[in-house]
Amino acid sequence: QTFPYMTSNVEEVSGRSFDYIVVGGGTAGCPLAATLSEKFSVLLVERGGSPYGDPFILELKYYGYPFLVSDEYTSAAQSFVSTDGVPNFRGRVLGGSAAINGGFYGRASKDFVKKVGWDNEEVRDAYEWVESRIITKPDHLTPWSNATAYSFVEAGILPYNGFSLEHIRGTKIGATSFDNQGRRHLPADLLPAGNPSKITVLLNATVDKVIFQRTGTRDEKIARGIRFIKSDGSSNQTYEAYLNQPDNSGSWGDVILSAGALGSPQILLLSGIGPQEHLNNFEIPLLLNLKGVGEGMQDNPGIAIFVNYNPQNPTPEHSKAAGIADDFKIITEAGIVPISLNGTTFSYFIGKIAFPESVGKLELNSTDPRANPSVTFNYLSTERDLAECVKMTQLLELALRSKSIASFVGSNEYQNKPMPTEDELQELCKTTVGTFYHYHGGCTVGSVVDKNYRVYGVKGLRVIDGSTFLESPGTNPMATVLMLGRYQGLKILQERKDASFINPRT
Ligand SMILES: Cc1cc2nc3c(=O)[nH]c(=O)nc-3n(C[C@H](O)[C@H](O)[C@H](O)COP(=O)(O)OP(=O)(O)OC[C@H]3O[C@@H](n4cnc5c(N)ncnc54)[C@H](O)[C@@H]3O)c2cc1C
Repeated sequence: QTFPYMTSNVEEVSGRSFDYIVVGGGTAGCPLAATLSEKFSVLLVERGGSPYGDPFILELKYYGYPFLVSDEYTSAAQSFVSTDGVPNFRGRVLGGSAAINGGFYGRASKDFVKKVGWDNEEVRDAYEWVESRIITKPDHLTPWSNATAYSFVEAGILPYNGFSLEHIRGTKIGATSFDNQGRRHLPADLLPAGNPSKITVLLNATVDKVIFQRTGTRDEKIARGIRFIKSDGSSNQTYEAYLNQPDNSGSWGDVILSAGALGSPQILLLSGIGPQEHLNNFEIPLLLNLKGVGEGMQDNPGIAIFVNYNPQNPTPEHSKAAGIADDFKIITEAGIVPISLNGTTFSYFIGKIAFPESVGKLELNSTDPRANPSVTFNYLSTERDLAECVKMTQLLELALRSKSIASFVGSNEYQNKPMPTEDELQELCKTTVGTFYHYHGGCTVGSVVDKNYRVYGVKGLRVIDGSTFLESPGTNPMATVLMLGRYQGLKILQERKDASFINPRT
């Protein structure tokens, strides 16, 4: 399979035009660019570098290592701390957050698909397109995955469903982006599935704004291209790339933001699209007063419970088992991660509240597109979220006291410990709440983009990624973000085809 042309030389792309420009070579951006390339030329701009050749990204045995070497400006895992004080990460590499994540893959429920208004069969086809290329069914369970799966069953998360791609009640084994040889498959591995000769991948370039043309008596604002800088911050020089003139149907392509839940709202704000007052504070000229930009930011609160240091098999392990409990409102998983580069690891349980009420917002910290924006999630700020957290922590504490974990740890240490009281669990929730890394929102459907993912009030600009979600789909969102890139890519191709049928200008 041929891979598209990749370059980090901004001069090579500067001044050129493409049918579509996708900003962000991440989980949604890669399948989207691949799909659009079936018919059109595509520029895919990624602020990070190439993942290929990097063992920390590609090899399961180094799972978790990118977090040990993270910083704000250069590493593949970019660290950020929300104003709540919770440390977090986002991907900054071709492949996006799916290049550094836990690899757990599970589809969204039929209810989710219905609620969002997508077509069931097309969704299934798009999932399958992704799965047949980069997703694996685990062919064995390690002692740790076995122990955790059965500990969830012992905690009452029933039935035991074995392997499943679906989001179903009970305990299941999920699919994964790591293959059975321990190699991670990336969203970027999907790029050859389109027409690679029509894709140009520009790496190490950070987009700082969308370029607009204002036309006509109605002052239409139409996206015509992007402006970008070198990601290494070595100069202030800016470069531009543009959308091609209309095809023979008279329709233009789009600039599509797939820069993730932090990146996409940040680029809109830097482009002058967002709440007017906030933009005034940074002296950003207003293009459109769109209040929803940066609103609806959510992170699923995560509580982690330590199991043991240097477990039996101390190599890092992503979660293979998931418990889907309390009428889908609680998800439990488990893993083994390194705590230092010398190979010390620890095992843990982690739970997520699937539908938190608490909601926050994203604002700019500065006009530097390389800097993290300011994000607030307001974890556990409602009584219901706190009550859910207590229930979830109770489940994790039960799993910790299971026979399966006793035999994995080799002692009854936890089984002999009394269960914490509700007050103690509440305190634990308040003092240790962290992230499950499934943050989303900032450009949600209905407030920033319409159901075709077009940004309200302007033309030629869409957002397609996790920033558009009102809730985190399935057990874990990666599957649905990948699917969304394919699904919406096909929709755009179809729209273009319909337009040329209605208005042929040959
Ligand atoms: C540590 C961690 C573990 C996780 N574990 C799992 C898991 O096991 N299973 C699961 O389903 N989900 C998991 N997730 C969540 C999942 O990975 C994300 O929800 C999903 O990858 C988000 O996809 P996205 O396309 O919205 O954004 P991303 O994949 O983050 O893509 C955004 C891309 O845009 C680029 N970008 C941003 N700004 C700019 C700019 N200005 N110019 C150019 N490029 C830009 C970024 O570098 C990035 O490559 C995890 C997430 C993290 C962080």
